Amino acid sequence: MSQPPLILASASPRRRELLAGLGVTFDVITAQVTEHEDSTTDPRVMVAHNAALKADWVAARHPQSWVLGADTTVFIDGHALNKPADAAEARAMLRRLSGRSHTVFTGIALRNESAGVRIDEGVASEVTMQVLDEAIIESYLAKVHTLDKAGGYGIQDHGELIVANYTGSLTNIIGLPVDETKQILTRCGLLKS
Ligand SMILES: Cc1cn([C@H]2C[C@H](O)[C@@H](COP(=O)(O)OP(=O)(O)OP(=O)(O)O)O2)c(=O)[nH]c1=O
Repeated sequence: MSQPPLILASASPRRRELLAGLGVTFDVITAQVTEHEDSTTDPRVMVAHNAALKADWVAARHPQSWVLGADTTVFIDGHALNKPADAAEARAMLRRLSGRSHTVFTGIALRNESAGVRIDEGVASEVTMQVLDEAIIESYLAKVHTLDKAGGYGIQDHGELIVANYTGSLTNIIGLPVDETKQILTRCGLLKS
């Protein structure tokens, strides 16, 4: 049996599910890279850079394959909130997000080394949080594993407890904007339109 031509360069189970939902077959290879996490860098630049790092790492080892990388971050007050290091940092992030709006950026990078294809795109969504008092924050953190999620929350995991509303792509917030990804894969002949 021949290998699927597409590789998802991500350890994220959410990205795997979202990509599978498009009906494309793919392998998963996690890129071993150090993400750029400077909280003051322009978030669009940062997610694009990190998505490209992940895709390039895998593409260099699989030059015949199509490789998709992605990176998601939460941006508020001129600062990026990446994955919290521990529960204290997750708590601090939720306090900062409380009662306010923030932007979630996801960068996606598609590569095919042998065909010389490099496609980079960034998508933004807005999320407004409910006012989060300490009791809500504690009960949310007790229910949801947040250390693997940018901003210390997952809109898909009991989001009703903390999110007031959002605009833009929901799947972009969860880690892979499916409409934009579908367009790119279709353009490259990896999906039928
Ligand atoms: C804001 C938000 C982020 N996230 C997740 C998406 C990403 O998996 C994660 C941000 O971390 P990333 O560094 O983008 O991705 P990752 O470490 O999970 O996987 P990899 O680097 O191997 O691709 O936060 C949610 O699941 N829900 C949310 O509401």
